[in-house]
Amino acid sequence: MSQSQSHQNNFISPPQHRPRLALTLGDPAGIGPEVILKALADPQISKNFDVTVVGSQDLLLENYTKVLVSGNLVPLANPENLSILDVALEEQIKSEILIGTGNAASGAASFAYLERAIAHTQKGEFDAIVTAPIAKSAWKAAGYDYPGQTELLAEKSGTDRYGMLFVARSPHTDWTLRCLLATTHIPLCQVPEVLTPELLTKKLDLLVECLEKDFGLESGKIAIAGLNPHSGEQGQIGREEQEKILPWLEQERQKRPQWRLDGPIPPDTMWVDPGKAWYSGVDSTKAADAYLALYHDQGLIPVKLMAFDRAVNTSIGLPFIRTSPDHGTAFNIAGQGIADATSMKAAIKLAGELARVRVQRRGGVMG
Ligand SMILES: NC(=O)C1=CN([C@@H]2O[C@H](COP(=O)(O)OP(=O)(O)OC[C@H]3O[C@@H](n4cnc5c(N)ncnc54)[C@H](O)[C@@H]3O)[C@@H](O)[C@H]2O)C=CC1
Ligand SMILES: NCC(=O)COP(=O)(O)O
Repeated sequence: MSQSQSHQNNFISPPQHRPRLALTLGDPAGIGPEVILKALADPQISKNFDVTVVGSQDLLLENYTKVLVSGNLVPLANPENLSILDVALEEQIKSEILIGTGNAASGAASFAYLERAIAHTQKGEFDAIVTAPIAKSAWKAAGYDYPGQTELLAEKSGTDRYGMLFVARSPHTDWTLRCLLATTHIPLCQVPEVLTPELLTKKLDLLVECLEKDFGLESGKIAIAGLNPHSGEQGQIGREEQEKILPWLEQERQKRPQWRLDGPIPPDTMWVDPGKAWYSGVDSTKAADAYLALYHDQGLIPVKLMAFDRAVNTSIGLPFIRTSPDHGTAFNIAGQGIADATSMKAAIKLAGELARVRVQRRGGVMG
């Protein structure tokens, strides 16, 4: 059977199909293709999920060959055996793609893959999108000015209500870390201004909806970070906590009594309890069900310290499921056979689990 035939067959799904996942190749010059080939060699993934790679078949093959001869010791899926939705690219663009270097051509390619995956998902052909990493700078060089993939996904979905949630299950204790970023890809100096009570409410609403619907929690604890050192030390080191966050939190507590909202927690110590829950399980009841970080690095430094190899970037609020590994394109190691695919595997598994939960909530069953 040809690749395109095998892809088309995915669309005639039996009533109880396995989760159908569109897996975008990401930037073809980065480690996306390699972590995809490593993840799809895992029988737990090939058995449980119906995965279609959305990208360029020949670029995937080129990456496969390069990784094979690199001395890589980890099993790799052979692209010949995968279902691939081959996205046509101009020859000129293809010829300029160089593994290890992000540029306008690799940005144009990764943008086209994501657009294509979204279009097919919106037609109902996939239950979820899993994206390999792209480089925002390569998108910009190609003429696409987006802060990241999340914003393109939101724009194509016609929504401005979405959030970036990181989810990771501890390999030491099985505890689940969830961290939503209130703001994402903006300069640090803009954070205090962007962080309005309206924005915080939008993000908290999304987080609670997601905990209830996707993770089955009806109540629990959410920890909300302060912005300034020591949460402002009662206004002595910044006034955002006193003037904005505390009054906002008071209102939110009235609105949702089933959720305990702790905050604003001094940002340095907020991560002590989740750290213990992650590594040892000691006092894990003190850890929250989810954390709301006010800016990118406030959340992602601790998340990546604990879970760089396995955290999953999950877009919440979209009409479909989207997950992604937490790492980037890692051009510095692309094609060398040393990229770790654990986070990609976790992203695929979480997308599949979330798809099953959504079908169950509608009274259905997924295989
Ligand atoms: N989901 C996405 O599309 C994401 C994209 N990015 C983009 O990636 C590009 C590079 O970003 P960086 O900040 O350098 O982060 P990065 O995650 O690509 O790399 C940081 C360091 O971690 C290493 N690394 C990353 N993933 C690895 C893996 N799976 N196995 C082994 N080592 C790994 C890299 O070699 C590098 O030393 C940027 O353009 C950024 O915008 C960054 C994060 C997420
Ligand atoms: N730091 C997270 C990140 O860069 C992912 O962005 P996106 O491309 O998923 O929007």
